[in-house]
Amino acid sequence: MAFASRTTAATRSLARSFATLHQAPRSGKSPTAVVMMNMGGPSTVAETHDFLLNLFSDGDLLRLPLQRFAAPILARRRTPQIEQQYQEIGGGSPILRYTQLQGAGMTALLDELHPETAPHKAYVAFRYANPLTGETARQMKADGVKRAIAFTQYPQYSCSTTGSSLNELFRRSKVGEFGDDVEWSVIDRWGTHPGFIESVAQNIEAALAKFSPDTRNDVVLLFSAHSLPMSVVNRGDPYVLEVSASVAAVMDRLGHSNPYRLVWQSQVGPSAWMGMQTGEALKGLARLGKKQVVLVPIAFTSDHIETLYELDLEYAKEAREHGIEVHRAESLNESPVFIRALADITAQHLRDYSSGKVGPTSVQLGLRCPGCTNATCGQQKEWFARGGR
Ligand SMILES: C=CC1=C(C)c2cc3[nH]c(cc4nc(cc5[nH]c(cc1n2)c(C)c5CCC(=O)O)C(CCC(=O)O)=C4C)c(C)c3C=C
Ligand SMILES: [Fe+2]
Ligand SMILES: [Fe+2]
Repeated sequence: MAFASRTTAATRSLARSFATLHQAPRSGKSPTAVVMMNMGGPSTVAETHDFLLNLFSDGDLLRLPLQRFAAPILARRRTPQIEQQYQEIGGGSPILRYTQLQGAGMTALLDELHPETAPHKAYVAFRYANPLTGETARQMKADGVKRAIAFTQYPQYSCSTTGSSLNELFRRSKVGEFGDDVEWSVIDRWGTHPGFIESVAQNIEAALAKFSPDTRNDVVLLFSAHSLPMSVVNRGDPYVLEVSASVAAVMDRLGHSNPYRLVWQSQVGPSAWMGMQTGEALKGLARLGKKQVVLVPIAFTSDHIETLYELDLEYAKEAREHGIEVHRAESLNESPVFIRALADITAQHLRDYSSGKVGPTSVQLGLRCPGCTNATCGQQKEWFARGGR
């Protein structure tokens, strides 16, 4: 996938402003940090093994018997296949580049939308790839950050994604890695924010425009999200509900112009995961004579192997072999509508927080999953609810 060749002049100018933002804070005032939390991905093929090792070692994502020993074995076993996939999508994951770009655009807008807390500075904190949370903490400490917003880049909340990132931030803060006395607040979910919904809807409309006008309204919109093990769903994780809410909001925005389904992709391992699986759904639609489909990634905001490899190279190819005309809605990547949404979400949070309308965390973040037995989740929620003090 020619990711690099799609870089536009706008991208380059945003990347330049990101570089500027990563220099010393302006006017000696310590910046308001907007910490963009996500899982990350290997920027180069060579980083794949470490990415997988970090992922399989994460007890907040998955619990393995003898995890310290099992994780290196699983990572080593899975590395060649995943390396091959990153090779085929252009030599690595574009997530860091897109996150930096989105962060630069967001903070530039934020300085105008909420000058009271300017300058704002975007920091990237990835859970499994560089820059890891520890490195981000060192940078924030060096910049003298005293006010920080932990802003999840997963639109919908899951304990295995945003929950894991918050637990990691909490652990590192507790041992002083971010410095003393940082005041934290959290943006933990935004899956129905109108700006996010609008940006997804616009990309769907662009994909629909590729079909003949005569049959355009018959095209099936197949929303696809990373699946979740049923063990996680069954302990009360809110992700499935929140992804469904995003899909409902997008369909409302589109005026229910097309039939649609929400399906689930990328399950790993032998246990039961949330279904129906995306690949099976495509085959089923072909069997039913539904030969026009738009695939819509709904739970991740930039390209990654799930879109560039699994959807584009595996499923779309297979679907075409079944006679389906399939187009994928672009990931949000450089979407100016989406970048504006990120800025609006943060500005609203800062306004509501400084006026006392909301506390450091949302009401919803305070509730643990009814089946949660991970003690860190409870401690983390209490700590963030006190503003990280
Ligand atoms: C919101 C999205 C995601 C959820 C929820 C999620 C849960 C989850 N994932 C695993 C295991 C793996 N995930 C892997 C890669 C991966 N996961 C997501 C997103 C979610 N995961 C993305 C976007 C990616 C790809 C990153 C990229 O750069 O492209 C992998 C590694 C790849 C592989 O080996 O197939 C694993 C393993 C679990 C167990 C889980 C819920 C508990
Ligand atoms: Fe995953
Ligand atoms: Fe939990």
